[in-house]
Order: sequence, then structure tokens, then C-alpha cells
Amino acid sequence: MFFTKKNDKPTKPGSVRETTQQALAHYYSVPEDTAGTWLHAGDNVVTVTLPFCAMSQFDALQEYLQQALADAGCREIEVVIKTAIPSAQTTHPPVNNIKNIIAIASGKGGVGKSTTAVNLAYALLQEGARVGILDADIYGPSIPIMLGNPQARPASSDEKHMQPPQAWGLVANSIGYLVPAEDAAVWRGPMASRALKQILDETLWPVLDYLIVDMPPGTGDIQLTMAQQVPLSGTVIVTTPQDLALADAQKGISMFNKVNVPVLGLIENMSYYQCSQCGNKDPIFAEHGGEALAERHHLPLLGQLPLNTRIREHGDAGTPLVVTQPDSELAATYRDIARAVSMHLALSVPAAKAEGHIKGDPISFKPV
Ligand SMILES: Nc1ncnc2c1ncn2[C@@H]1O[C@H](COP(=O)(O)OP(=O)(O)OP(=O)(O)O)[C@@H](O)[C@H]1O
Repeated sequence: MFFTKKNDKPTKPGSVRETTQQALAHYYSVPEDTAGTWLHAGDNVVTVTLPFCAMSQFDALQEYLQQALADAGCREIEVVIKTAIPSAQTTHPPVNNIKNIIAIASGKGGVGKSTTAVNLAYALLQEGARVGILDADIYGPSIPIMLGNPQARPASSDEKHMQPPQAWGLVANSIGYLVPAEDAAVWRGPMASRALKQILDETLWPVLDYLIVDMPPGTGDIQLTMAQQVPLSGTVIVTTPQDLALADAQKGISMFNKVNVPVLGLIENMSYYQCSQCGNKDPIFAEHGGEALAERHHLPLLGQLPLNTRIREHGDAGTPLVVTQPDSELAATYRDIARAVSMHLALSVPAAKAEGHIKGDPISFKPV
């Protein structure tokens, strides 16, 4: 896939810039012109500024580029790798301090959308991005429990704006922090979407590369209104491999297409059961469902996650797996998906022309 490392190397000799450009294009399977826009070649230093987060690959990428330069006879060149994530263009005005809002959606309930949203948010954080999460699941907010801070309350000094709670470096806001569950459960559609917009606009978000929005399940009026109200850079659809979930995921794709929100790809959750004792993989639902759906819509399958007891246990305990077991194979899979989401957004959605909405310190915000 486009976000994984290739084993063979280009051998053509050339200047520092040309060699680095070719090697970088090869490493990420992108056109050379694209790789060229990420490069600055100075006298003895080449600086690569990636428009996506991929911190776990920095060492390997640096070594790969250095080797390509050495092979081309360019010696003693320092390779510096950085990340600068741009704001993607959106049809609606952006939210202060947020570069990109990515919705995590599913046509069907219970497919693991919230679990995926939380672990993906931490995986993006581990890949070097600044990340927040917004629980838009007004009727069933589960993010506070999954972050282990259901008692947290956003602080407010002016009764108008909220300082979002934090958990392990992730800033978060949720209707679950603000009103008792039984109150929100009886809200009608317009009130629920107004509440979401209000939380989004009235939270004092620090500068974020990505705000992950955990959408309510389904493709009804509420979801449609929310998708229209929030300036989304893109959406990721979570599905399981069964036919029923796939049919609903298809409806989700159509809904976002209708409101012109780019669908960045699919994540197949519970792709197979993985025994926690022996590691054996068993496709208990169905096989290749996500792959087929992705192919049909010309979308990337951004990753596949197993049905694994540890994922559920960590979600229930409020100790997200990616945070508490960062060295596990599962956490590495979430990071692969995070890099794929970030890279796909950077490559497929044009960057905004200006970033006037990035103001810095949220304390300096003027009341709206
Ligand atoms: N890959 C997985 N392996 C094991 N359990 C999982 C996995 N993904 C999610 N779960 C579990 O499945 C249940 C439903 O997950 P989650 O709440 O994330 O789904 P959802 O799609 O957000 O649900 P809702 O539609 O209610 O918002 C939870 O108990 C969660 O821990």
C-alpha cells in the first residue's frame, strides 16, 4: 500500500535534490512532482517536510534517503525530516485553531466506531500530530468512559467557552461531560445538531492538526445535518465485514458524497477473531467484505482490525489500548491506519489557501 516502505531502492545517480526527490517518491509511492513539493535542498542539508504525520517512520526514512544519497555519490549530506500538516479546503468556514476535522462514521451501530475513533486519535498523536476528539454521538456518548474520565467537566471562566478536558495528551469534548445522559437522550434532531455545533464552536481548542469527530451511527436526518454543519476535511467509514454492516456502510458513503465531504477510506473492524492465547486468526463474520466495498467505490481500505478481547477490555476500562500498550501489534496496526488516514487526506484533498483561523493560544480568543 502507498504508506508502507518499499524494499528495493532507486539507483540512478544525480544531484542531491533529484536523488532525494526520487527516493522519497519511491518510499511513499507518490509522483516525483509531489515528493518535490516536500523538499528543500540546501548546501549540505536536505529538509523533508511531510504534509502528513508519520513520526514512527522518521528513522527508517532518514536512513533510506541517506543511503540513496550515498549510492548516488552525494556524501556528507544531512537529512532532516519534519512534519507540517496543512488545513484542507472545506466548503464551510473552518473552526478556530482546528486544521482538519475528520468524521469517523458508520452506517450501522455497534461496529466499533467509537473504539476505532479513540484509538485512531491516540495513534495520530503517537505519529506526531496534535489531536483532539469530539463526541458527536449525542444520544449515546461513550468517549468519556473510553478515555477513563467520565467525571471530568470542561472548565469555563466566562460561562460561554469551555476548556476541554484532557486524557493522556488528547483534548476531548462530549455531551457526556455536559448534561446527564437521560437529558440528551430525549432531544429532537434539530436540538441535537445545534448542541453539536455549539460544543464545536464554544470549546477553546488548542491548535490541532486533527479533530476526530465520533459521529452518531446511522445515515438519517440527524447525521446528514451534522455532516452538513461541521466543516469536515474528510470522513472515514468504519464497517464490519458482514453484508448487513456493509450495506449500511454503503449508505454512509452515499450520504457523505451527497454533501460533498470527501470519503478518505474504509476501516474494517472485527475483520477476524484473533485468539488471545495462540494468536490464531478466524474470519468468523465473512471475508473480503470491506475490500470489495472499497474497490466498488474506488476507496482505499485503510486497515483491518481483529475482533480482539484486549480492544474491548481497554475500551471498557477507560485505558485505550494504543496508549497503554503502545508496543503491541494492535497499537502498531492503529498507527499504520493513522498514517494512511493522514497521508490520504494530504494527498487527496487540496490544502486551504490561508490559515487565518489558526490563532494559537486559546486563552486569547475573543468571546463570540
Ligand atoms: N476490534 C474489536 N475487538 C473487540 N471488541 C471490540 C472491537 N471494536 C469494538 N469492540 C467492542 O464492541 C462494542 C461496541 O463498540 P463501540 O461502542 O466502539 O461501537 P460503536 O459503533 O461506536 O457503537 P454505537 O453505534 O453504539 O455508537 C464495545 O464493547 C467495544 O469495546
